[in-house]
Amino acid sequence: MNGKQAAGYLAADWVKDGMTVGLGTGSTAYWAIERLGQRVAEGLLIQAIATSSASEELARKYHIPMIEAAQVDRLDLAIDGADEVDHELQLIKGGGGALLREKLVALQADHFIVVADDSKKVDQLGVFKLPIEIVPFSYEWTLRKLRSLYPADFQLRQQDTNQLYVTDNGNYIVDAAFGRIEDAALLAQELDHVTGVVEHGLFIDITQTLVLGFADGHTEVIEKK
Ligand SMILES: O=C[C@H](O)[C@H](O)[C@H](O)COP(=O)(O)O
Repeated sequence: MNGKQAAGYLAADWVKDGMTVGLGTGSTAYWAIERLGQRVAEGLLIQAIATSSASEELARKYHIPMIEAAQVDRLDLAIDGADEVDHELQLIKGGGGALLREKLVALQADHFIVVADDSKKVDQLGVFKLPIEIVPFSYEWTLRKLRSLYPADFQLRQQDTNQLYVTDNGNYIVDAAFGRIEDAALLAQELDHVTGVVEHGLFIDITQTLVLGFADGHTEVIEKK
């Protein structure tokens, strides 16, 4: 068992009968979904909402009962991966392009658990390029605005050499190389106010629990102070 699997499997233990669960996206959330699928096969009664079409497909493969967002007001729990996590459990997410639905789901959950292997733990956020989801209309203006605001390198994410990457919501992603982000909360607030930006991958004060997995299969659980 590697670190991602160990973290994903352990986080699935938080899920109890009757819960509505948010299912994250990526190679670590994958393991949580697989483990939940096993538990559903053993009789666990839950319903779930997925943060991407990929996770929805995976959950359906495991016969996890899926519902639409409109069917519930709150989620009991959401489990998702991260691209970086710092000591205060602030995150960069969106490497897989699912940040908008992931943030919507995380904010609606009573308990948000992040699963990651130990390579994701950092002293300061920003080495991983920050994904920023922008609307396709006038995207060049939004890109120019971002470049005028910050001395970082902003690159439109490509699907392949001829095609821009398009999210599940029909938007584009800009990956921003900030290097080290001195004040992630401030940057998040600023980006919230850039017209054309739909959402960004800074998850500030959302995480309650971090489940870290290590290469030898052991795990560490860190609760938000
Ligand atoms: O958009 C993708 C998500 O934010 C993922 O949770 C994140 O990229 C981490 O993915 P992984 O567990 O594959 O490293």
